[in-house]
Amino acid sequence: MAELEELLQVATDMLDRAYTPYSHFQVGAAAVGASGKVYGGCNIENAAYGATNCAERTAIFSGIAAGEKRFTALLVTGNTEGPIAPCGSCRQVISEFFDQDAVIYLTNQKGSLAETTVAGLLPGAFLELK
Ligand SMILES: O=c1ccn([C@H]2C[C@H](O)[C@@H](CO)O2)c(=O)[nH]1
Ligand SMILES: [Zn+2]
Repeated sequence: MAELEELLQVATDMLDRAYTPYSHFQVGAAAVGASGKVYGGCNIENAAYGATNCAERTAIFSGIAAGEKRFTALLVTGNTEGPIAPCGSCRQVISEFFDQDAVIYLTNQKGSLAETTVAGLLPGAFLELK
């Protein structure tokens, strides 16, 4: 539970850092590295929309750049009605760096919480190295 509250705080703090001049839809994420360190991420948009980086991938890539190899948990939040749902690209990237049974918390800013796993997000993921 302590982990959940800390991750929600980190991800919520990230909402203000989101760069969203196109969608005005802010997303925050917090990924726990195998070292135990927590990495925050926000979505970062681009005039070429396809170059946008989602909050989940920003958090994971920040951890990788800091030296993490694997992650144990991820929380995502946004101003959605219900728990936010990661896009397909993020589901694939999450599958690459988390164990299949790692916990994923999908939340919003109104207290919604859905708990799932990596396998729950993307059953049958393509993983060339596994
Ligand atoms: O789980 C999600 C869903 C969407 N977005 C971003 C991408 C884009 O900047 C904006 C609208 O899709 O929200 C995320 O960062 N994570
Ligand atoms: Zn995404």
